Amino acid sequence: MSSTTSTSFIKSQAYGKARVRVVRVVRQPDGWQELVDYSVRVLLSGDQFESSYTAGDNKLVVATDSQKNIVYYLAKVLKPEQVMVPERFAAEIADFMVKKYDHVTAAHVHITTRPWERQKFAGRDHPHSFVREGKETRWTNVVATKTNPPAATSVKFEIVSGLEDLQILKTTNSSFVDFYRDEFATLPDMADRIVSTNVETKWRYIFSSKGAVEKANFNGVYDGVKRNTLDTFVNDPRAWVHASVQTTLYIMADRILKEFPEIDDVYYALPNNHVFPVDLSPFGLKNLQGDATVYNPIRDPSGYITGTISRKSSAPKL
Ligand SMILES: O=c1[nH]c(=O)c2[nH]c(=O)[nH]c2[nH]1
Repeated sequence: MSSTTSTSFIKSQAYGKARVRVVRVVRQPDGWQELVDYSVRVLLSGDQFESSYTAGDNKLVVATDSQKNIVYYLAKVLKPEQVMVPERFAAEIADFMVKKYDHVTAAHVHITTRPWERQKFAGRDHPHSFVREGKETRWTNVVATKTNPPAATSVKFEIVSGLEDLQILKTTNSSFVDFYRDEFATLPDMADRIVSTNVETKWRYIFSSKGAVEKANFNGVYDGVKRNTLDTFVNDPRAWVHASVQTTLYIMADRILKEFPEIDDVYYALPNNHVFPVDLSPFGLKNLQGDATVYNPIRDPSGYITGTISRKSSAPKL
């Protein structure tokens, strides 16, 4: 039911706390320590919050401050394996919210994590010191929804995980030829070129219960998505033969869907960060096509190639 005034009604609403910064450390008795560094956003939704928007009624409003406190409380009381994987922690927070509050019908938890790499000295992993490399950002978004509200006996979880800003470049084995030619086509065929992108990708799972979430190998899928992305870009000959960012995108996603049956679909956005050879012919120097060694990386504009690739039959429900 939607609250109405004479002209308006609430189409959707969700509220909560964003950018809750949490670092959780796990300390082993032998001195080995692990750490995760998260930024968490929690949003709650349910029809009974409508009067807080339309009638100034706060009676059922769980303060965003309380939501922030719950994030820290759970970071402390949960077991390491429930916190140290972002999807698991997000699912725990979302599950807690829908079970604790009858009037919450769905909880949306988004976690962004920037990985700290363990430092190495003389080839040995240091037990408790870390360095932040210029790595990609990992994130997840978990929506826990009661299937029979207000009872929390049955809760389904839709999890979309992703990575962004994985910057990659190769100096050969990419081409772009035989494209549509008309009066606007000024780009020459490029039989060999530098190709450079900042990979953004996300993939989707659906779980019918929290037990299924607990069995999933989120870190394994994350590592596999990254491995297939890099390996396709560098090593998959199909990405050189058909040689466009579009083809590379499709092969990346297709490989991921083949390897991970638990994923329903994969989205990529691959900016084509152009790095063009400089025309040095005014100076009597050959620097185009096969002679190119000096390039101008163009900041703006970039190409921007996107696609969502889905499996023909949907993934087995978990
Ligand atoms: O891989 C590419 N795909 C395109 O669609 C395109 N368009 C363009 O100018 N360069 C490229 N490269």
